[in-house]
Amino acid sequence: MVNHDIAMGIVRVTEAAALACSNLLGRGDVDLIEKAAVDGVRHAFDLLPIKGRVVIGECDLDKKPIMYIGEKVGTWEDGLKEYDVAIDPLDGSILVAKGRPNAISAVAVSEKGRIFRAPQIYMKKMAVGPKAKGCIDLNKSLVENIKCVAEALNKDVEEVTVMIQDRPRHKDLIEEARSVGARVKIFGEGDIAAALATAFEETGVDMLVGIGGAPEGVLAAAALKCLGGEILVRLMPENQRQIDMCKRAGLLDVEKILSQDDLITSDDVYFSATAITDSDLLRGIIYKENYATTHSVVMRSSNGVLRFVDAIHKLDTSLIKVQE
Ligand SMILES: O=P(O)(O)OC[C@H]1O[C@](O)(COP(=O)(O)O)[C@@H](O)[C@@H]1O
Repeated sequence: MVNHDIAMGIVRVTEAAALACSNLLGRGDVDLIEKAAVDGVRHAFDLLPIKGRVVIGECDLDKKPIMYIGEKVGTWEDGLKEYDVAIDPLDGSILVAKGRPNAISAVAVSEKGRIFRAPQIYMKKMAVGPKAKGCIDLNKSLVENIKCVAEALNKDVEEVTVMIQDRPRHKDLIEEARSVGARVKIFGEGDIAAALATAFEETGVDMLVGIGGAPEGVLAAAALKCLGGEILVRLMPENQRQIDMCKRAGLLDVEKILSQDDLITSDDVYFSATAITDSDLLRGIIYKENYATTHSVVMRSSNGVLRFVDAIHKLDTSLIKVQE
């Protein structure tokens, strides 16, 4: 398979996940919605000629066998190259259950052994777009970081927009950002979409800060690596079991600050995201008569190509199975 086909192949994967679960928009059943997204992903991966292995997925095999870590995806024909696959079929399942904005499906693919196998624990994150790369520091306060980002972007501090997830654990961060007069966008779920937005000036988003899922952090790292942005993270194990999980993933110093280059150690990574509901960067799925229009972004770090892909899917002939 030629490499540009991987980019188009993974767009089909995120489109399939997004379409499969958006049909259940607002139905309130998170489990059913997640299952639909996973089914969509699996169906599309069955057509992708790679030897893929899930390294970031829904869970470990022993918990719930859906898109489990270690699962083989792709056609696995002889002669194909092996790849690591990081996948979040649906980032923001509650959002889809409630019909709210910011839900996306995201996939990253890189060479075998090059994607950090992040355990399902929390991670402290700070992300910025290309112009502010190099000026953030997880050891500094948020106020100091906002000031540096403002300088890098040639903005006043009051013009910097910071995305922070609406969680009690972020109360101090929100107060800090407000104390210097920065604009704060508080979002409910979906920090991959929030991280992605920092790399596109037209979104008006400059920074993402907070504590979120480690797997989502790895997917955001893949996107920001392609886009020339930066994400700094520190894993936040809460007990010995979680410390051991980090060590098993190869992170011996769990306090270490990691960047997109530690989370994705190859210079060749692909990333695709398809919006289910509207986000800062991408419009959600639009249904009209017997058609659905999806909006995606797909990119590859090594060739620096980014594509926005709008696709119209005729629903009764689509390969995508839509959950009833
Ligand atoms: O909901 P928590 O436990 O605060 O975790 C934060 C994480 O949850 C999300 O908002 C949504 O993740 P799910 O779709 O897996 O529920 C992520 O984007 C974020 O990293």
